[in-house]
Amino acid sequence: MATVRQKLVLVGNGMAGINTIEHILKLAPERYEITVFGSEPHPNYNRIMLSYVLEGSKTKNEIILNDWDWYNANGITLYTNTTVTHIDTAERTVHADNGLAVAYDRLIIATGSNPIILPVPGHELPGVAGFRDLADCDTMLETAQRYRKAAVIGGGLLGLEAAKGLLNLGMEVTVIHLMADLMERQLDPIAAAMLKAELERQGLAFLMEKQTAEIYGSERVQGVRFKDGSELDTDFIVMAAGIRPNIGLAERSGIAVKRGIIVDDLMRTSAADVYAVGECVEHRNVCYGLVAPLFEQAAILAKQLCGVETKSYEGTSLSTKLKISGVDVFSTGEFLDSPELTVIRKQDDWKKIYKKLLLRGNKIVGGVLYGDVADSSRMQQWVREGAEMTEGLYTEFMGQSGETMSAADRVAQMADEEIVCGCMGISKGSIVDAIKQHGLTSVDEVKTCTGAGRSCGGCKPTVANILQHVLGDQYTGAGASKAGICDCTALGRDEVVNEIKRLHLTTIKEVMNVLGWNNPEGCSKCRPALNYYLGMLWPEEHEDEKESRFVNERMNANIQKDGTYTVVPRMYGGVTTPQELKRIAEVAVKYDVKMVKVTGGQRLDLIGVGKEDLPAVWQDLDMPSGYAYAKSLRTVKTCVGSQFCRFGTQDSIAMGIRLEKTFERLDMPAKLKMAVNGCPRNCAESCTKDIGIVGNDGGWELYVGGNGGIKPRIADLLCRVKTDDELVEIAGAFLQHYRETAKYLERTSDWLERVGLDSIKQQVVDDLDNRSALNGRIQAALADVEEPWSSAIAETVTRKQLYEDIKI
Ligand SMILES: Cc1cc2nc3c(=O)[nH]c(=O)nc-3n(C[C@H](O)[C@H](O)[C@H](O)COP(=O)(O)OP(=O)(O)OC[C@H]3O[C@@H](n4cnc5c(N)ncnc54)[C@H](O)[C@@H]3O)c2cc1C
Ligand SMILES: NC(=O)c1ccc[n+]([C@@H]2O[C@H](COP(=O)([O-])OP(=O)(O)OC[C@H]3O[C@@H](n4cnc5c(N)ncnc54)[C@H](OP(=O)(O)O)[C@@H]3O)[C@@H](O)[C@H]2O)c1
Ligand code: SF4
Ligand code: FES
Repeated sequence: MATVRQKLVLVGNGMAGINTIEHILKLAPERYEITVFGSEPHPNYNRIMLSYVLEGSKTKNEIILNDWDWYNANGITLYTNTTVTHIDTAERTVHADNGLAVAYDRLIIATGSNPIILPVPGHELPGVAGFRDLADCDTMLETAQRYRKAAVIGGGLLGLEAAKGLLNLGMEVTVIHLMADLMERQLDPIAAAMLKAELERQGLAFLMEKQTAEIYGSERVQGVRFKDGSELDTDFIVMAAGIRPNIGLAERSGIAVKRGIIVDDLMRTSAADVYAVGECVEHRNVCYGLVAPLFEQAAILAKQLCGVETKSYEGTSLSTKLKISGVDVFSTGEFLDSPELTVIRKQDDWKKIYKKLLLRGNKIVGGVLYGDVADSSRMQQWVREGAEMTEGLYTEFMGQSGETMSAADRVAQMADEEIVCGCMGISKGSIVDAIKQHGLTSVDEVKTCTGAGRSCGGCKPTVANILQHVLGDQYTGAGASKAGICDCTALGRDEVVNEIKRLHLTTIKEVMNVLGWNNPEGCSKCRPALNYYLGMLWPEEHEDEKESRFVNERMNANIQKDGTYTVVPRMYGGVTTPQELKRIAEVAVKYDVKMVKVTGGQRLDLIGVGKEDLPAVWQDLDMPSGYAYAKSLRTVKTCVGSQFCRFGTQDSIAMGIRLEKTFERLDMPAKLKMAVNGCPRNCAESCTKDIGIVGNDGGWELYVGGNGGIKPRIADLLCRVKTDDELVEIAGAFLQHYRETAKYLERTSDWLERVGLDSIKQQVVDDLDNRSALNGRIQAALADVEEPWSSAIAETVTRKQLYEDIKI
């Protein structure tokens, strides 16, 4: 006979409540009939990631933790948009705002917190918002489209993340803070000042030590007036001045509360069979506002509800990381100097690195890191264990350890019990065991299996380093080859590109900082690769970092073994004119070039030009760059075609010129060559080109992935098309798909072998929506390219620095 399930009701469909249910489903899936109430209209989502939704690096769908199917699959009855208004603890029933009444045997209250809205005059005006849920996020996204100026009240974690998000959305943002230092609850004045300077550099403005007296405006917010009489004009205000546990329901229902709902060490409230978990609780006089303690509470509560023996909850020592790209700040335990504490400090204002440890007696009780947070998990561990300072630990912290030790060495040295994922409380040992036991090979697999990385995502670089440490050469990073990235990181190409997208990283420095590069300067392998990936992902925003390009690309010419350069002007489709030829000849004579050579791609190459002459040569030639030095479209070779050839069925010259003019100047993962032939006799040798085109009676054939280099490869037929426009459209989609998915320096021939011709066909030929989206993206990127020779001529500083070796 089937046992009758007990009724478990959860009020609050948020992170702590649902985490408790997830544990229960693992421990005793048959034990409860579960009902969940949530005021919001969504299934359970990752509130932490709201900061990323705001800054645009995550969509709303991407932050859903458990979708509607999850509730169905686990037999959970979910009432969204439904607020529980009263708990009848005598009748053991909850009552909701829509009249629904549901009985319980056990009840969990997980109602979270509410943002503190300062009760100053004007706080109810339209244009004042909190930042707590998806609805707030929508308000902020809409506001940014219509208004220009924003003010954020509160310079804590939430305020700074909100401010950076609004800045990314194009608003002018001022952070108003009550105190003299930002994040004064987590940072000491030195770290706070470094943080402020970096955020100012990123574009935020600050008003410190300002107390809001009034918000003014007639129809909606127009500005803020401060106690000192000064004012700030603004169109929008976000209140991020702290949170207050959401205790109204418990209080109304006669359950004991102070600041939060009072719970004991087993998360029991004052009412029988009623438990509370998350931000709404007060445990040993402490209310928490970060997920790590809430998940710890959830695990203990779940065990207790499933009759599994559990330790009691004794409180959590907190540590924090700010989720703003390009800013690495970490703080754990105590963080302010005081006479009874011993301070160990290291400050480097040039590299912008700050490290501090605090000792009470000889015991480590807290610390702060800025700029390099590689030591964060060790520091957290020392504080959690109350470790005694020793000569060894001192050298580890102050010596070369954190900065110069490779990532692999660092994870190798981590103790098994050291916590890697602070949010979910997962140690290095459990990740290593999971990798070995379940044969895990990627960060995502580790996340699914252990939960590490599921919350803020900040531990992913360390998880990748552990995978590298355990698997050695077998670790390739997200299933894709690591080529294109180097020993500076254990992350693979796909992981790096995904994180750049997810976190909206826009500079090489940011990528290295945020993704925990073990060499903070990077190397000659990763810098050009990152410069390419950033430019490919953010064509409008990314500022090309010339110093990260290979020398030929930096100089816009190919260096030769004698130190001189070659100059190859653009000749679209290999066609030139007598006037151009005359100019080329005159330049060759004037600058005494060593040789004029016809290249394999039908261009003219002036070999042996001195570095200092390059700008003048380009100026005299008055022709665009032929990009013979670049990871970009080099040449489109053409045959004579139907304009003149007896056999020609298609105008290969016109098509070659059109393709070259359409796709020139765009950065590619590697050099790229094309050819166009007027008939299958193939005089321009399409079969060894990245894109080779062959005319036939009914239209064109498009071949891809050919190569005539060290590893020759004959191109594959991608498709046949009837019109010129369709040919250009498919070529564009192909190029963009290659740009987005290839590893840096991977030629189309290798890329095609890796991803497969069928998959490429599907993406760029068959799926018409995708084809058009790819074309949209390549057009957007093409709109941003510029002619490099004329830019170099026009920019006096570049010209002097690069070509005349004059320091400016
Ligand atoms: C933008 C942002 C960024 C953050 N970033 C981080 C971070 O990087 N790291 C970190 O550790 N923490 C972060 N936090 C804090 C973290 O999100 C919270 O600590 C966590 O979500 C709290 O979980 P909870 O379940 O207690 O509350 P919540 O997740 O708020 O869930 C409570 C739910 O209960 C619902 N509810 C309330 N009353 C009722 C009722 N009477 N009936 C029905 N439903 C009700 C609410 O609508 C809400 O959906 C961030 C918070 C925000 C807002
Ligand atoms: N990365 C993360 O971990 C992260 C990110 C976002 C949110 N969160 C969590 O979400 C919760 C809410 O964050 P929060 O930043 O709002 O809380 P918070 O950490 O309490 O910070 C609020 C800040 O606003 C200041 N403030 C208060 N009144 C003000 C006023 N009138 N004018 C100007 N400033 C004022 C506070 O100063 P006083 O100290 O003087 O009160 C405090 O520094 C917290 O629990 C936080 O931990 C975490
Ligand atoms: S490929 Fe055909 S059209 Fe082109 S030159 Fe050769 S024979 Fe003529
Ligand atoms: S540290 Fe936040 S998810 Fe791991």
